[in-house]
Order: sequence, then C-alpha cells, then structure tokens
Amino acid sequence: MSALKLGLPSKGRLQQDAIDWFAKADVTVARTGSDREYAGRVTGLDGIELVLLSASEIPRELAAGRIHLGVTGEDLIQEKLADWAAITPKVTHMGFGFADLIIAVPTSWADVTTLRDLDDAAAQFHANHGHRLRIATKYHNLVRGFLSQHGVADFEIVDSQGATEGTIKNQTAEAIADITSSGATLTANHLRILTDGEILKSQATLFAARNAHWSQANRETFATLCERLNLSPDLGPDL
Ligand SMILES: Nc1ncnc2c1ncn2[C@@H]1O[C@H](COP(=O)(O)OP(=O)(O)OP(=O)(O)O)[C@@H](O)[C@H]1O
Ligand SMILES: O=P(O)(O)OC[C@H]1O[C@H](OP(=O)(O)OP(=O)(O)O)[C@H](O)[C@@H]1O
Repeated sequence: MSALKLGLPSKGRLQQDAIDWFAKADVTVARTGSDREYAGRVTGLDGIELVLLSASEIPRELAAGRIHLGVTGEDLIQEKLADWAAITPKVTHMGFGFADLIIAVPTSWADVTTLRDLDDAAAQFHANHGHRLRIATKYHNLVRGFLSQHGVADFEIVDSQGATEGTIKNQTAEAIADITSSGATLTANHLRILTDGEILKSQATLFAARNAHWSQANRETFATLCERLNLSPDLGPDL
C-alpha cells in the first residue's frame, strides 16, 4: 500500500509551527537522525509518509503530484503556479507564517506614496536616466501581474533571491517588492510601503495535489486527518 505523502518545510520559519499544527490532530512528526539530516517519520496516524522539502519547492512537488499534501506559504504557491487553485486547492489556512507581499520605496521619496505616484516617478526616472526604474524582487509573476493591473508599466524587474531590502542601498534597484511581517527589515533599510502597495496577504497553508494518485487508502487517511482537525474542505470531485 502506498502511503499518503505529506510535504513539510525541511527547515526555516514554517517548520516548527507546521509540526505543532499537526500535533493538534495527534499526528506527530519526529525528525530522525541528526539536525541536519532531512529525514523524519509520522506517528499517530497510519499511512502517512513524511517528505521534507524546501518551502519554495513544495509548490512544484504538489503540481507534479509527487506529494499528496503540502504545507507552504500562499505567496510561494501563487508566485510559482499560475493556475494554482485548479492544480493544488487549499485545504485550510494554518494560522501562522503571516506575511504581506508589498511594494516599498525609499522613505526619502516624499512625493511617492501611491502606485499612481510610482507610475509618474517611473516615467520621470526613465526620462532622466535612460533606463527603466528597477524593482528588486523574487516574486516576478505576482509583481508584474499586480502592476499591470494597476497601470504601472515603465519598470524593470531585477531578480533578488534574498536580502532584497538591501538592493536599494547597493544601487541595484530603486524600489522593492518583498514579504514583510513585523516591518522591522523595511524600517531598518529606510523603506516605506506604498499606501495601495499590498499585493497579497499570505499565511502558511495546507494544500492538496489534484495530480497525485489518490488511492482509496490515501483518501481514507486524508478523511481521518480532516476529521481530527475539524475540517470539511470542499476540494471538488477529482480528489
Ligand atoms: N518574516 C516572515 N514572517 C513570517 N512569515 C514569513 C516571513 N518570511 C517568510 N515567511 C513565510 O515563510 C515562507 C518560507 O520562508 P522561509 O524563509 O522559511 O523559506 P524560503 O527561504 O522562502 O525557502 P527555502 O526553504 O527554499 O530557503 C515564505 O514564503 C512566507 O510565506
Ligand atoms: O518584516 P520582517 O519581520 O522584518 O520580515 C521580513 C523579512 O523576512 C524575510 O527575509 P528572510 O529573513 O527570510 O531573509 P532573506 O532576505 O534572506 O529572504 C523577507 O524576505 C524580509 O526580508
């Protein structure tokens, strides 16, 4: 019998909260081996196999159906999977890992407080510098989609996979789009969120994979898990 594969973040800020969340359903995730070994097992509910993955790889594994269930941030799912709701429906929000994806500019840009101002500043910047205003982010698709919806076009995305708030000081970008939680990193780097610059509110979420092979046993395990967590997700007929 092939077990239901549950993908959890292998490290990082979501891992411990995810483990605690499953413990509420008497599903105990124990890391095995050393701290650095990406192995673990699940006890308390038969038929679940743990798959430890980077939070940013969980969307791809869900889409490919290599895991049945996965925990990651909504920001990562929406960025990486265009048609995410059809491929990997949400089972439930998990109530941690809250973070907002936002657009921010230097606090010294006193005249730029809205997207409209950003659009004007971008046109001016292009005219003055001969190249487009650069926005550093790892959320290329979400940022492009959001800015195009709001009529901001004269910009260029600069890839930044980490320390994005530092790109302005480093002069590799003029604005940034990144997730923020406490706001401390923005403040420390003299950045201010545009008043209408919120792209997405994210939190850790349990997703199910439509493309996974769901055996009868896998469905029953999932149903038991949902029952213990008091969940009745409506995932449509194909799951
Ligand atoms: N400061 C934060 N506060 C709360 N949640 C956050 C914060 N930063 C990130 N998150 C959430 O946690 C998710 C994973 O972030 P984390 O930094 O743990 O992993 P990652 O660096 O994106 O992935 P990887 O495991 O590949 O390194 C983010 O996509 C977001 O949903
Ligand atoms: O609003 P705050 O509470 O300050 O948190 C926001 C910061 O947290 C994340 O970075 P992370 O710590 O994952 O480091 P990274 O820049 O290397 O991705 C995010 O990219 C922000 O930089």
